[in-house]
Formats: sequence, C-alpha cells, structure tokens
Amino acid sequence: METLTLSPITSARGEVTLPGSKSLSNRILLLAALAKGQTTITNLLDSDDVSHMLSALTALGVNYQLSDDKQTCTLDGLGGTFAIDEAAVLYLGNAGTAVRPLTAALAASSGDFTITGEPRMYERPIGDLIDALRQLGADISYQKDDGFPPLLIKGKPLTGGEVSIKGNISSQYLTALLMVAPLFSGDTTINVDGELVSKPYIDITLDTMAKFGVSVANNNYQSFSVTGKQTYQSPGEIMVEGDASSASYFLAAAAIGGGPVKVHGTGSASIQGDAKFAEVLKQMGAEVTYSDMWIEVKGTGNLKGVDVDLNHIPDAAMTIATAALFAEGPTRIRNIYNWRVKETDRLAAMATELRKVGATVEEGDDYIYIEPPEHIQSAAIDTYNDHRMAMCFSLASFGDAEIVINDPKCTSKTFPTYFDEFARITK
Ligand SMILES: O=C(O)C1=C[C@@H](OP(=O)(O)O)[C@@H](O)[C@H](O)C1
Ligand SMILES: C=C(OP(=O)(O)O)C(=O)O
Repeated sequence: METLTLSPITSARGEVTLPGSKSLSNRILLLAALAKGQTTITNLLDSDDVSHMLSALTALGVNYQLSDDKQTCTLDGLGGTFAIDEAAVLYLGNAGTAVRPLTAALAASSGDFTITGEPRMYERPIGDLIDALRQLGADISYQKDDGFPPLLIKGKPLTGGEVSIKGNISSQYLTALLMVAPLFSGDTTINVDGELVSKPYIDITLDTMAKFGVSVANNNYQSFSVTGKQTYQSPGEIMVEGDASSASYFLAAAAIGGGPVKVHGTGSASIQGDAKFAEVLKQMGAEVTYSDMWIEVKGTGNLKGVDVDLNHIPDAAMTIATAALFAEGPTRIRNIYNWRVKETDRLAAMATELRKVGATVEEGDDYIYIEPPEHIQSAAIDTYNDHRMAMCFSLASFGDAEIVINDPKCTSKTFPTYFDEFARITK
C-alpha cells in the first residue's frame, strides 16, 4: 500500500482555486443528458465520482466531448429519458451522486440496466429510494442483499402520482426522485416521511433543475409538487462552482496555521451548503471574510472547541473533527448518524484515528465528542478508502509529530491533486 509522510508544519498561507463541485458536476451532467439541446459545462470536476457518471452516460448512448484537462464538457442532450436496445451494466464505483440519481432516471427510461459498484457501495443503503420508485410502479430488483445495490432496473414510462419517501438516512434519495419527476407523464407529489437530513443538498438539486428550466413547488421540505410531461432545457453554457467541501481543509488549515488562506470558487453567493462551513470556524474563533465567490480565513491564535449540530453539512463536518485537535477545550459534533453509511463508517473511523494521534474520543450513535491531546502523537492514519479521512488527517500534521497517511490516492474520489495543493499552502 502506498503511504504519504507529512512532516510537521506550522503555518498555512496562500490562495487556492477550487476544483469543481462533485455534487454540482454530477447533477449537471445528468440533467444535461436528459435536456433538449447542447450544453457546455465548464469547471467540471475531474475525479473518480465524475468519471463514473461520464462512463455511464457513454454506455447510455449520450454523445459528449471532453477537453484535454477534462474540465470542459460539451454534451448533446437526449431531450428526454434514456433508451437502449441492449441491456447495459453500469459500474458506478462508490459514487452516491451517480448511483442514486441514475437509479431513478433509469427506472423511467427504456431498457434493462444493471447498476454495480465497489464493494462498499453494496453496503450503502438505497432501499428508501427503491421503495418510493416502486410505489410509482418502477420495476427494480435487488441482485444481492435487499435494500442495497447491485440493482437490476427494467425501465418503463412512469406516470407519477403521490409518493412518500424517507429522508432520515440520505437526502440523495429525494434528490433522485425530484430530478426524474418532471419526466413522468403525469404530475407528482412527493411527501417526505419524517426527518430530512442534509437539507442544503436539496437546494442544490432544486437550483440545478431551475437552471435547466424546471421549477418545483417546495412546501417547507415536507412535500414537493412537480409538474409532469416536461422536458429539461439546456441552459447553453453552465459553470460548475468550486467544491465547498474541498474548501474546508484549506480554510481549517488557515484557522489552525494562521493564514490568511483564500479559496476561490465558492462564497456567500454559493448554492452549496458547505460554504457555511466557515461559520463553524468563526464560532471556533477564526476570522472569516466572504465575497460572492471567495472565502478567506485567518487564524487568531485562539481556536476553541464547539458543541454543534452539523446535520446540514455532513461532509465538511468531518473537517471540524480534525480541526478540534488544535482547539482549546472539547468539541462535540451532533446529529451526524449518516456518517455511518458513507464511504466508510465515518463515526467509527474518525474515532479510531483521532485516538491514534492522542485525542480522547467518545463515539456516540449519532455524535462524536473529542478532547484534544496535549501533544499530537505521531501515527499512521488508516483512511478506509475514504477520501475525506485522508484529507481531514492532513491537518493533524500541524502538531509537532510526523503523520503518515495510508493510501493517500483515495482522494481521487473527489480531489486527486489534494495533497499537492495542501503542500503548496503549508510549511
Ligand atoms: O446530494 C449530494 O450531492 C450529496 C449529499 C450528501 O449525502 P447525504 O444526503 O447522504 O447525507 C453528501 O454527504 C454527499 O457527499 C453529496
Ligand atoms: C458522502 C460522500 O459521497 P457520496 O456522494 O458517494 O455519498 C462524500 O463525498 O463525502
């Protein structure tokens, strides 16, 4: 296994141009494929999750051209759902933003489709989405364990109607249903059953749909009304915002290592919920300045622990867990049960690795409590094929000890060049 040794660092300073947002890249690619007209997408993310979506679109008969740097994509929309003659097998790695939305889109398309992925994808639940699609008449069967991929989808036109969906495990199920609903032949009312987690991702979905000409009536995130028999319309050209979750590591580095660090590509005008991550750093004592599309953080030399509900920013929340190593006093991150069903069981993984560097940690069912150590201990950090574990633990090198990151290339899921950028702004 490859490893990366990070020598102790003391400061972070500089500017970072963020790669495109994963959440936006995969939503825009799918809607561009379903839309009428040609779309040119700029600042597309070049990473594993996006290349899985692109290969799926190729297998589904979508024509597109990618620039040499893979950041510009010109795509000819189908003007409706997918239609293939021969059964297709789509390998989607561990990309939730490909698996969930494509499952819904294919259920309403023509053809037989099998969705496969990495072993971890077969442990990530999808039953709540399948239950909802089945209420609408979709023909989807589990190929291994009930409630999990791989899936066999026998696509057919769907008529819409009233449907309820659970939102307490992943917002991606609701996102998937919302994106396909305009293509049903009739109108649809989606009722969210119980709590809805990761709410700001629904705003990303609705905003992206609106850019492709479809509006949805949102009744306080409890129910959504979508008119059927619509066609997404290409906006012509569309730029992907910088990834706000990827920004979190650089901004936290500034809060710990003094800064200033400015990230370009997300800011106060951003549609991504993770742009609010900087507010947590502010609460911890950092100085934060925003413009529409950049964020700058300076450390004040006085970072304090916080007790926060971060259900709205589950990905960036992981960065607070490692930033907490450098705060005065303990930090508690609450309402993050669904960390357990992401790239790995992130509550267990985070607790184990934080303990390795010397923190005292309590792992709750849906929270993590972290008491920072007096001194960070040198450790080899296991990353569990989880890009965010690798990126978060780069921050541990602000202690006075060497940190080894096992399998650093797992950042390729969303940020292949992460460690180069981190090295560039730290010393
Ligand atoms: O819709 C999206 O783009 C995402 C939603 C979130 O997942 P959950 O809704 O499962 O929390 C987030 O963790 C994931 O990285 C991306
Ligand atoms: C949870 C994540 O990914 P996915 O889109 O696969 O759910 C993530 O990127 O942290």
